[in-house]
Amino acid sequence: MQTLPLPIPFWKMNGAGNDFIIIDHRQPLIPQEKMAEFSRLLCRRKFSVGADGVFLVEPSTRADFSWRFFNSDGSEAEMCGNGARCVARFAYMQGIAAARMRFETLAGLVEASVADTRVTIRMTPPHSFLFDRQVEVDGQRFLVHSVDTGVPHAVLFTDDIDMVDVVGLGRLIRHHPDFAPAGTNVNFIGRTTDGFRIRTYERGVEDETMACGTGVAAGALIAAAKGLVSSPVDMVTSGGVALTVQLLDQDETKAAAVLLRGPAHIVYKGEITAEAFV
Ligand SMILES: N[C@H](CCC[C@H](N)C(=O)O)C(=O)O
Repeated sequence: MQTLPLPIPFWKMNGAGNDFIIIDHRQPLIPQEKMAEFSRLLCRRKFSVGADGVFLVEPSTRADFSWRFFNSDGSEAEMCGNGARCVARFAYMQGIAAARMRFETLAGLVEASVADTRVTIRMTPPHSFLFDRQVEVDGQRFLVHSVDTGVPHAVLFTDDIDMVDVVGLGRLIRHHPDFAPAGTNVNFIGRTTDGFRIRTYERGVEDETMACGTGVAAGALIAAAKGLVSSPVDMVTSGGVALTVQLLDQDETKAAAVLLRGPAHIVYKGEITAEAFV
């Protein structure tokens, strides 16, 4: 990484505790072939900045901007709901886009509307719904639903959201042959006295994250299709922050449009030096 034009300015942001490094990459700084390793090294907690992922904001000919998004393990993902809120606020505050904007992701066009620290995004159309699949892991069978909300998500309902082994069971389902070769994020939803809680094992972070925006959207879509909720749906994520999902033009199983609303916080602004890669 020594040949990079260092230092590189960045913002550290989080959406409901899902944290990201965001870089204005409209002027190319990082060669494509180095982006994955660049991101993986920067996401190491303790040795470097530490984050669940890295966003490189780039130009677009058909929207306000586009992005490249890399998980903390360096894998590139199509979409990120919490990250989309953070990047939208970054773009607005940097003068890259107006408060209402559109940007390109590998999953398609995303619309966003920034209102101070709260951002609403219109997700890419959900697809590939699958209900009531029996998935066997470790000799046990689990009832799994799935949907793609920009990235693939498995959704399971649990009677004890506090006790479920999110990392152990999540990792097994994430790597299950049924979801190969892309793998999947794994969401566990529990009903509580005052609503729903969701915990997510995230592909590419390979751990439970404090929140997963596309996961909350997936959970809301599956729960609504099963008649368990009606729009708008609030789901409390692992970090204790509620995200709101609005399902527009919902018919009995699917929603034509999905809005995700929640916080996008700027934690600090910094500069990446050569020692961030040691
Ligand atoms: N790690 C996910 C992408 C980020 C999803 C999550 N951070 C969100 O807010 O949607 C994957 O590789 O499918």
